[in-house]
Amino acid sequence: MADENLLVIDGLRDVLTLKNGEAAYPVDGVSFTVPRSKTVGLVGESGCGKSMTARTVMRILDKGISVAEGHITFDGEDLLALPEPKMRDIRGNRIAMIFQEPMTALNPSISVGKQVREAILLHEKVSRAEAKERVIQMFREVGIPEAERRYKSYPHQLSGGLRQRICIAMGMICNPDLLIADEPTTALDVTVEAQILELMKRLQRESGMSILIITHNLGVVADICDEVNVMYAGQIVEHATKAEIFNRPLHPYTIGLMDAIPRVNGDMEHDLHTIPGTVPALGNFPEGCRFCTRCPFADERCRTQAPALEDAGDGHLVRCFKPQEVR
Ligand SMILES: Nc1ncnc2c1ncn2[C@@H]1O[C@H](COP(=O)(O)OP(=O)(O)OP(=O)(O)O)[C@@H](O)[C@H]1O
Repeated sequence: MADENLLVIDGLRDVLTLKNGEAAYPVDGVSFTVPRSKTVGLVGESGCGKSMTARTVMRILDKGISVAEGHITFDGEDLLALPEPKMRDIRGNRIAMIFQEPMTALNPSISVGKQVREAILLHEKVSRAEAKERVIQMFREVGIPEAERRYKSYPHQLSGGLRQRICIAMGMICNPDLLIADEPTTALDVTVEAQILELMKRLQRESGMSILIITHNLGVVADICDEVNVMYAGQIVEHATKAEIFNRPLHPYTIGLMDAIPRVNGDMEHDLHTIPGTVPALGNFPEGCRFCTRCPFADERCRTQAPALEDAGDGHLVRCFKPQEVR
């Protein structure tokens, strides 16, 4: 029987060299799984290592960054050991990635239809006419009005919402097993965001794909995720099902992120709490718990010893000496 997990990330550690010559680990011992046909969230503020984790799965790390330790298994295959030509087959074909700002993912000088058509021609032996037909069909499926006319449009002629739909069409055109969506709705207004999330859910229902969604927005998590991993300063600090995370958040960082959700019926200005301080810079992580400098509950032990990620019951994992029970 096939493994229930499509993607398994195990003890992943990425290394780069800082200007002062010291090694730093923006992704530092990260483990989590993405089950088949499920949506998993990777959540945290900017700079926690979420994007780098995703780029490691795609094997598109910037020059100077490499994998120091760990394994990534995709559908039973050791991704990090695959020769680059095999990885190229998987990228875009079995694993697709969509990005926060679609403008940077699209080529400004080629019509959007042709760009998506190229994604088919790269992986499949079909005629151009047939590929074009499929692109137009996919444009319709992702809700692009006047799909035939839009085929000839250039990225700058489209709204942000339409551009993101083009990117989703490009991601979906080869029917991937795993879609990695890195802040796919951050640049969009809330109405368009809701439409895009609805679209991803529908495509998942129809195709059975798994989704790994990266976001700093717990509203997005509430909408779309089955499971959640909260990341802070290169490490997973909490993991649970969506229901568990929202009903029983344990890590003070997760609780802080929840307090930062604006209340729909409240006064935005007053209800928008934020966690004091910022994510520590690479190479500047505090000793002990990495969150201790911002944590209202930190004591001497938190400042000197590093907590491990431990099971608080039923697979709800938390990296904290003083997990909180908030009601
Ligand atoms: N090419 C690079 N060279 C050096 N440091 C980098 C590079 N790319 C990212 N970093 C650093 O690695 C850390 C993790 O970055 P990453 O982009 O993965 O965070 P993130 O949580 O995904 O944030 P964002 O949502 O802004 O993308 C940050 O401290 C960042 O400054």
